Amino acid sequence: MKDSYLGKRIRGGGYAIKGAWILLKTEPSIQVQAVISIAVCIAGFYFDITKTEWIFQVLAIGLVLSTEGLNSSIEGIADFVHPDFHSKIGYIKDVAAGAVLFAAITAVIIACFIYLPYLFPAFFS
Ligand SMILES: Nc1ncnc2c1ncn2[C@@H]1O[C@H](COP(=O)(O)OP(=O)(O)OP(=O)(O)O)[C@@H](O)[C@H]1O
Repeated sequence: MKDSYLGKRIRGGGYAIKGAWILLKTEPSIQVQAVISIAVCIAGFYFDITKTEWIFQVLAIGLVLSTEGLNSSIEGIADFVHPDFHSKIGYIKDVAAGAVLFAAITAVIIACFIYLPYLFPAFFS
């Protein structure tokens, strides 16, 4: 079982859960995003958003947490392979952070589409 296809997949899932837990425990950027994610979920229940809005909200949360996690991983690799200052490392880290920014802007736009009509119904009726 240990080295079977299924056993390897289960072990891989265990490593992934361990990695997600490490991110939540040690990465301040992920912790901030996780708190924001919980806050928007509370807002979702409060405003009783539709099923479609929940789908977009969950996708936005997943997108931001995933890119933020990958960004942390790229930063970790960069610091490991080249701990000293190097313009290429700066470029790699900036580009990875830029990817997170794209995801965050997407999430903010989705949040505006979902919540502005609930917050300012007069403007959207
Ligand atoms: N080794 C390096 N060489 C060149 N520039 C770097 C290097 N390390 C960091 N930088 C520059 O500083 C920016 C911030 O780097 P980094 O994300 O590692 O620091 P930080 O914001 O303190 O991160 P964290 O708090 O998540 O460790 C990078 O986007 C990059 O522009």
